[in-house]
Amino acid sequence: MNGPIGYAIRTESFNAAHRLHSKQLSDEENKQVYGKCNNPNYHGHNYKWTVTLRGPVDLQTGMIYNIAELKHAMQQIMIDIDHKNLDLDVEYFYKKVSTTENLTIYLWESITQLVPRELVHEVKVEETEKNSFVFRGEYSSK
Ligand SMILES: Nc1nc2c(c(=O)[nH]1)N=C([C@H](O)[C@H](O)COP(=O)(O)OP(=O)(O)OP(=O)(O)O)CN2
Ligand SMILES: [Zn+2]
Repeated sequence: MNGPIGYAIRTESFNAAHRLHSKQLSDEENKQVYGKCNNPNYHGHNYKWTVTLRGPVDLQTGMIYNIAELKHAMQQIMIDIDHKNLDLDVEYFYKKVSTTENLTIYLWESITQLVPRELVHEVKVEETEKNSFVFRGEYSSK
């Protein structure tokens, strides 16, 4: 039977330090590419992240997914990153540059392990008031 498809959206906040620095580039190239964000002594952000679930609104419960469970999942993920240095404390970033693009993918990979994958529509991270990044689980074939 056809039924309504809805979106459930939850936002959480955390803060973390990082430095944009690629091990595949020389120090000079890193300075050129990342500018002030390559500062060896790191810098910090108050990040906001939003998970959007998309799915059928269950006829019995009236919910797509209990947002309290989404909240718990997001809080569990934040234990590893809140008040942390992403580059030093989070193993995922030992090999990946801690751009917000990569952070968004990290959060996507984390949330899809805790919430049914088929419901996760989008992860958005706001690094500053002006800069935000979105990942929807899409991969190019190249
Ligand atoms: N594609 C990306 N570009 C940049 C990223 C990133 O994650 N992905 N990150 C940075 C820096 O880490 C930093 O977060 C940017 O800070 P800043 O330029 O200060 O941020 P704003 O534009 O919001 O601040 P202004 O007020 O305009 O100075 C850089 N690039
Ligand atoms: Zn930054």
